[in-house]
Amino acid sequence: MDVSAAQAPLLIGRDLHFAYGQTPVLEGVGLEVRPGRMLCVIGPNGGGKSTLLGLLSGLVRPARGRVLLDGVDIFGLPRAQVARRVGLVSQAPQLAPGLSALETVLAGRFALMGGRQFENQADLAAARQAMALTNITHLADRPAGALSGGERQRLALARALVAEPELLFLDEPTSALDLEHQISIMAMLERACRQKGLGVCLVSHDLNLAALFCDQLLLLAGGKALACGPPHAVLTPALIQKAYGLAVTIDAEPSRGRPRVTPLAPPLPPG
Ligand SMILES: Nc1ncnc2c1ncn2[C@@H]1O[C@H](COP(=O)(O)OP(=O)(O)OP(=O)(O)O)[C@@H](O)[C@H]1O
Repeated sequence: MDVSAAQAPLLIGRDLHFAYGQTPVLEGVGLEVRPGRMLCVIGPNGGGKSTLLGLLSGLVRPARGRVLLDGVDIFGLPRAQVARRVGLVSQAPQLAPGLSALETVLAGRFALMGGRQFENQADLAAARQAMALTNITHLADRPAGALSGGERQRLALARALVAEPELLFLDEPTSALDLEHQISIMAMLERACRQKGLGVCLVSHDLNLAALFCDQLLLLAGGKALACGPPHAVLTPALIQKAYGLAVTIDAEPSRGRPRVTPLAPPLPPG
């Protein structure tokens, strides 16, 4: 099943404002996440990306503006219902160090277990599938506390996937991953979008990875959306200069023809 881009948005963030104390962090940001599509929020450090994910996932209430899940204000919905439909993998996911990787993933099934105390065969099969998708099957019996950074990142993703969310927020999901896993995890998310209609909204500093896999990019800087649209419309030298104060060249990468950003380094120092 290919899920059409014409489908109604699953989530709408409208005119979102937020401040920590007196310091504004988001000023009038809007976006839409559609089923079957991937949106990536990019932008410089401190631009408000993680804060935005907090608002969109219903964890933090905006000072102004609204977050609508299927047209309904997310802050008016029962928390359990939001948790059932919306997954969030934060930058530093909390993992109980003593639980094995398999137990950690199974814990992600909790909301689907409907009061059952113990997992059944379907839960176990779902956990094993999520572990296969994130390439952590071989780590099933290892304690979460004994995993590497990249292994923990994939474990947190497996725990989110096993809950079968409709919408998944991911804060820098590939930051600890090696090159092969960056591609395989993004490709896996892309397949989940296209085949199951999952809506994905992620944050990334990897502009090229975002361009390669995401349908839409939102460029956030200083709490404001500088641009939102398909990769070729957002990744322009002028917009990148404006957001990052950095000169870049942009060409087409060879596999999909998506924009590829190359930062221009200053001249070599003498000596
Ligand atoms: N709990 C907090 N209290 C006060 N200020 C905060 C808090 N969390 C974040 N900030 C500030 O809000 C601004 C936006 O932070 P946020 O983490 O949303 O940015 P970001 O774009 O995700 O950054 P990065 O790319 O560095 O992860 C930053 O200036 C940050 O210092």
